[in-house]
Amino acid sequence: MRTLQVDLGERSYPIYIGGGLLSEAGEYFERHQLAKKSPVLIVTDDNVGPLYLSKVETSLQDAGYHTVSKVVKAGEKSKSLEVFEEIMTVAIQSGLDRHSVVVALGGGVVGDLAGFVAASYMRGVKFVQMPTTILAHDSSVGGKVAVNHRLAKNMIGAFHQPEMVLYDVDSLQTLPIRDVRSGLSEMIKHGLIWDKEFTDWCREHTEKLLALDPETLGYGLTQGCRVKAQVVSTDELEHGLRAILNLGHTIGHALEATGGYGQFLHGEAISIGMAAAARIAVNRGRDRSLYSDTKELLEGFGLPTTLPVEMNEDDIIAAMMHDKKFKENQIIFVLPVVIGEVEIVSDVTLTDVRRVIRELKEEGQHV
Ligand SMILES: NC(=O)c1ccc[n+]([C@@H]2O[C@H](COP(=O)([O-])OP(=O)(O)OC[C@H]3O[C@@H](n4cnc5c(N)ncnc54)[C@H](O)[C@@H]3O)[C@@H](O)[C@H]2O)c1
Ligand SMILES: O=C(O)C(=O)C[C@@H](O)[C@H](O)[C@H](O)COP(=O)(O)O
Ligand SMILES: [Zn+2]
Repeated sequence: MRTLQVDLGERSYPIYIGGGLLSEAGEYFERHQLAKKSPVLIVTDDNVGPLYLSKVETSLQDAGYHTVSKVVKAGEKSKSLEVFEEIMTVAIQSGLDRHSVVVALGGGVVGDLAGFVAASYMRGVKFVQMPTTILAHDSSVGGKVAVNHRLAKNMIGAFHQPEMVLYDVDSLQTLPIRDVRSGLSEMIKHGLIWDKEFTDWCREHTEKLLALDPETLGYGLTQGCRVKAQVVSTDELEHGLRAILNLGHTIGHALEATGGYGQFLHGEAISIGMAAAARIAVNRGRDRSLYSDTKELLEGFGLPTTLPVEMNEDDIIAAMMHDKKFKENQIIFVLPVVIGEVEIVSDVTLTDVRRVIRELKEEGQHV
């Protein structure tokens, strides 16, 4: 078992990473002195629920906790105000009080959704993250919680840090391969923004990571969480440095919204966005290898790096202009400088973006 710490003064919390942790949920709740008299609400989805909900319920109940659960439909479309309201209804009807804990058992969708419930219910109750996807090594750390609006991703949300992250890596063995690849996209991002050595390690361990080799995966997730924890501990509310975690997200989020939150998985959209960012950097004068190396790395993991030709350029631009990263008529972009280092710029023009959209569509036709 590995433990990392997110250092945020009185809001600091540990990330526990290891096997079998879901069955020990009750002990971890006791260790963190979470209240026993108030109901615990476990939010999960209809893929994760049948696999892992009873494990968590049994462990918490054995430790003397009273649990209620809400199972939402799996997928990004559940990150909506409608589903948020449904969970609120369960919380109120089940008598959750100010000492209650909301548990997110699942991937980033459940984490962001349940986290936003925890941030808002009675103006904020305690929250525990139990991530079950590779991608959630990113989403479960850092306290960004949100639901989507039809027009833009993560538009309605808050910063609400969990009490702890209980990451049972055994649960990852049941992930579908498309979600494995999607999650590894954010792991690669953590290398690309912060650590060339880790990026090289990811490239060298491509096969083992895709095969979910427990040792390799455990190390990769720990390194990814370490980068995330360091960045968040330096800049919790994204006044500066934290924006580097948005590499690939300026275009990526626009692709998710344009695709109706169903065409691309988050990690797939971010993969295309990271390839686009590298291409823009090269178009602005950086070494050509920055783009070719990034593209090769992502494609090695079976991730997309080109755009479907039928995607409408104007729709992508319109979605980008609704994003949080568009302000005062400027688009905020995270661009690579070299592998392992990025810069935050605000002088990428719409012409630059239109050019890269056309280039990535063109590349797609050559595959
Ligand atoms: N808050 C943040 O800092 C942050 C960071 C990155 C991503 N995100 C958000 O995370 C979301 C994507 O997260 P995700 O990729 O985990 O998506 P997800 O939660 O939809 O999970 C992916 C799929 O895997 C299934 N699943 C989950 N765990 C499983 C398991 N152990 N076995 C079998 N199936 C399992 C789910 O039911 C779902 O179908 C996006 O909404 C994104 O915006 C948030
Ligand atoms: O934690 C962060 O900060 C991130 O940017 C991590 C991203 O991977 C994640 O997708 C996040 O939800 C994006 O946040 P947003 O503020 O751009 O919506
Ligand atoms: Zn992301």
